[in-house]
Amino acid sequence: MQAKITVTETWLRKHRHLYDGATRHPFIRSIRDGNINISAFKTWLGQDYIFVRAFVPFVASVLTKAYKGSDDGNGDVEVILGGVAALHDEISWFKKEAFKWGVQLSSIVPQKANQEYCRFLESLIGPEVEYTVAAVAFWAIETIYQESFAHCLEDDSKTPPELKETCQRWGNESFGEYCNSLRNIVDRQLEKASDDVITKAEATLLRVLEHEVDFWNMSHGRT
Ligand SMILES: Cc1ncc(CO)c(N)n1
Repeated sequence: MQAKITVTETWLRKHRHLYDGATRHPFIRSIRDGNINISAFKTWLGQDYIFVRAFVPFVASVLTKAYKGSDDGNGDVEVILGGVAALHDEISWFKKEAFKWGVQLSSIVPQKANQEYCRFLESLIGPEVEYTVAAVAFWAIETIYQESFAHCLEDDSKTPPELKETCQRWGNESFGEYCNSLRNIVDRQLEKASDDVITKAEATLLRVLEHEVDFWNMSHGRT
């Protein structure tokens, strides 16, 4: 039997070019090829720490919406709670990593692309934003990092050993399974969503992809 094509599958096919632009960005390629500029990596590290701090209240809002809005028994809350727990660990990791690279987190000023991305996250927190729309953003944000960093760990990659741990953080298999769970949540929601919500959710996915590309550009020193 042919499996049914999901909404996310349709979107990823339709927006493949933009999606690949986010997951195969020159910044990621430079890690994978082993010619990353370490100052670009440090820029990314400091800016991403700020992003992750802003990501926490957004994820908490998705958790709240899952509790209020999804059918019981699908386990959405548990999956998202796992994401919150991972973020707690991630923040400690950023602090440790920043110390290792001599990056002073307290003095980092968010750059324009980061500010805009954080503002976008804030715009998705309010109760007027549907669970489905917010969940699509959440799934996309996590999955882009998963795919990007997993790419740096493939057998033929030349990722510098000192960056392997960073790539492992998002590129590991269990983070991949978590992203798949998010995708299932999203597809289940989209299956029963109105056309209006589906349209909004697709537009939100495109905005996430654009923000991710801008974020990599910023880290790469191309803004
Ligand atoms: C910019 C950005 N996108 C996605 C993630 C994944 O959590 C992250 N840490 N930073």
